[in-house]
Amino acid sequence: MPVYSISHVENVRVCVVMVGLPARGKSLIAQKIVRYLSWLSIKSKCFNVGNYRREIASDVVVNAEFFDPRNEEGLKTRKEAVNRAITDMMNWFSEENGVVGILDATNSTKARRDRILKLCRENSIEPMFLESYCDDQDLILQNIIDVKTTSPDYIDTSNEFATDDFLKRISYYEEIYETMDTKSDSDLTFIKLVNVNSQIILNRIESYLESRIVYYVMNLHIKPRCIYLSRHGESEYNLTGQIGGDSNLSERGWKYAKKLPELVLKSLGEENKHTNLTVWTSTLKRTQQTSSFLPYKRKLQWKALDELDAGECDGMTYEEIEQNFPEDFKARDDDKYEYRYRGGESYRDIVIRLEPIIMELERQENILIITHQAVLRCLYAYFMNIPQEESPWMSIPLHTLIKLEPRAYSTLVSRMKADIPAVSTYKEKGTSQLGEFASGTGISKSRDLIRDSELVTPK
Ligand SMILES: Nc1ncnc2c1ncn2[C@@H]1O[C@H](COP(=O)(O)OP(=O)(O)OP(=O)(O)O)[C@@H](O)[C@H]1O
Repeated sequence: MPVYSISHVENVRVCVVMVGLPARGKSLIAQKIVRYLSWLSIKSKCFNVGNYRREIASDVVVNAEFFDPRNEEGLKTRKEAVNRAITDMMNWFSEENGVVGILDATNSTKARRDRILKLCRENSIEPMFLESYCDDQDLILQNIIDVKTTSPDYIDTSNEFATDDFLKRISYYEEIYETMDTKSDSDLTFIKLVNVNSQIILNRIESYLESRIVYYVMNLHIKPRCIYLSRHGESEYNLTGQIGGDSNLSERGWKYAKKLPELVLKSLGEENKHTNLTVWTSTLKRTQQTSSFLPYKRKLQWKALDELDAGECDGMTYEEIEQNFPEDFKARDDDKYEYRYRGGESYRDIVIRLEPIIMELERQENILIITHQAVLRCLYAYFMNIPQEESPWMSIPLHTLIKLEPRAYSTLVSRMKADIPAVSTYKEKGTSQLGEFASGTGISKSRDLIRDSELVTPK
């Protein structure tokens, strides 16, 4: 039976038109929406007009004067950049069956927005405007320091020059900027974020897909934080090579549980050692046992964090599955993301049940999640934008703490190994044997994804 995701339920295509002055987080929001929707299998793409402009005018020195509305040469180049971005986006909708296209530009005048509106309507694409309005001067300055001073526009300049020049660029845009409001734009679908999310104005949000985007965007915040991920300690089932079940930790698993508080403290570092983490576990014994020595008061159990349900294969080893259900064994290797165990789940099923977890993670600050291999792969795939065909094959070793630090356009990853031996539960494609080198093929690219992150050695 086909498994449907939102994009198949409705035959809707949405163009999200970003609106806002420079340094208001438009690109960050646009990229996050694309990552979130792609993780949910909704085909999405961002078209950043700044990148087109840099391509067209690669030999032009771009300083604030380039953005003066009276600079005809600058205007011409910027117009061409917008035109190219819009053309590529429209082609992507029609030729590649795109579902959500995001036009990432300032789109600061009503006339510009009307033009895009018309084009969308002519092509049966729903236009949805997403404005980030911000008049908090401290935040704007901080944004400039955080991301604009390192922009490709300011490669050979000092931070002071870049900051002053960018402020001047903003002032040119301010001369022509027309914000959106519920009176003059009453017939448009739009969401307006005021000073991040201290106020949110919604107008004519109609389709399900639009409301999903709105709900996601409403939950975003930009406070610095870190997210820790760990598998449970080695379990008794891990020792026997059985999957699923609700077994206890092995002796080595308990050692990891006892060492985990120390690992977390080391990873937080001296200056953040008093950071209060909230611990999330699944409802299964092995994750709760792993969390039992952590000194944090808030510990929550989530059913959604339970391991992939292997249905009729629960409690079997991979060898037993290969013997008893050879066709299923092969089908799973052929398409691990989509394969659903008899009476159990697929990776896609996990992603669907993890969606509320992702939403809550976006809302929260510092969290430590102790869960299971398949669930961790899906969570990691969301933060690191790992494609579906690779994520189920990632190696996530036992007794290793992973730290994620979301940044403006990326997520920093570091790993800390506990130095407590554990079996490998990794199964390579085409074999029922467990272990990193089971098939003798060496380390595959997808398997390497987490290994590539920085390894921090506990001192
Ligand atoms: N809703 C928001 N309001 C204000 N700032 C935000 C918001 N969301 C994210 N930010 C911050 O904005 C910065 C990222 O700026 P970004 O490059 O995305 O801005 P932009 O509006 O796309 O700028 P430009 O028009 O120059 O491309 C980050 O420092 C981020 O923390």
